[in-house]
Amino acid sequence: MTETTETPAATPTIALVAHDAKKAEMAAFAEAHRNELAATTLYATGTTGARVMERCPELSVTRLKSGPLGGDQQIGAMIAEGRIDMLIFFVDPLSPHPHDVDVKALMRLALVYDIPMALNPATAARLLPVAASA
Ligand SMILES: O=C(CO)COP(=O)(O)O
Repeated sequence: MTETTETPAATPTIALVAHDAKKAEMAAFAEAHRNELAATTLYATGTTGARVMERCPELSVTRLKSGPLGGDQQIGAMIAEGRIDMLIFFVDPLSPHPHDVDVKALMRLALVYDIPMALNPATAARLLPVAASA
């Protein structure tokens, strides 16, 4: 088995993901924390990234595939490769998701690799300042 570990990026790398019912909260969170986020390297699942950049055009976000089409797995793979320092994933606990197995796999890898993982805005607001200044 080959294990890949990248040299840490100069700035912290954060992955943004939000279920559909939480995308407005993610866009609002990005706007409220735009200065901290601007000091990081940002990746996001496809639609989440589009919504964040719509609200905050000054933020540069690398968009991966949409979550149901593999975006969650792409972020999980990046976590396994040591390329993500923090996961902000605004989860909708009230709706079923067809790609729930991918969602679980993503969270599982965040746990396996012990990276900070914020699943709601209250946690993200507390963790982001720490992650952004690391
Ligand atoms: O489905 C998602 C998380 O599981 C998010 O994907 P999108 O940002 O592409 O909607």
